[in-house]
Amino acid sequence: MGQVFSSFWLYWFPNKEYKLVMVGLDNAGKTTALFKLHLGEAITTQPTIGSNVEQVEFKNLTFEVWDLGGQASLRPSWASYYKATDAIILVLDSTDRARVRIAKGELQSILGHEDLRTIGILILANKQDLKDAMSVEEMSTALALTDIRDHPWHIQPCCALSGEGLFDGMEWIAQRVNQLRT
Ligand SMILES: Nc1nc2c(ncn2[C@@H]2O[C@H](COP(=O)(O)OP(=O)(O)OP(=O)(O)O)[C@@H](O)[C@H]2O)c(=O)[nH]1
Ligand SMILES: [Mg+2]
Repeated sequence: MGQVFSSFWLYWFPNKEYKLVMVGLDNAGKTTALFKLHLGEAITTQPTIGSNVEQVEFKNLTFEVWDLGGQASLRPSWASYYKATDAIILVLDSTDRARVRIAKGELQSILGHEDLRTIGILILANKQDLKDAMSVEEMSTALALTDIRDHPWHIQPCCALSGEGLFDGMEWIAQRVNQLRT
């Protein structure tokens, strides 16, 4: 009986792959986070030129996760990945006080992009293992997160090298995706 039900379920609701796009300034830790989620391991990275894409399975959900290069010359191309995106992951180096304003500007562009209307935004406050990391409260203030009205958002402290906090962030995305399905 269970098998009949699951065949019926799969027929009507084939396993959808949800698209996530990971952006953020260069050196934020996007590629490290992607491979930690995909392989469970921290890899040695090089600055990304273009993009990486990998599948991530989480809680019976399948995600296609795009990791885009964050260097200044590559940022204008981020928008070409936005169509049909289910959520954005904005990765920040929590020690990068000098560029938090630039990161805020990129966040404003994301919030204003027409392909991302109402899309949820997960902000990963990465590199929390480093002692000069900004707290989540400092980063929320610097990015004016509480002024965001038209997008669900969540800020998650994490360390992409150890993986700490990454799956908590995925949990928020999984909840969003499940809410949209029901
Ligand atoms: N201490 C610490 N270092 C990290 C963490 N995450 C990433 N790094 C390091 O930060 C550097 C940059 O990481 P990447 O993952 O390549 O950064 P990226 O955001 O993909 O950079 P681009 O591809 O240039 O946009 C690497 O030396 C990583 O090992 C973290 O949580 N803690
Ligand atoms: Mg990279």
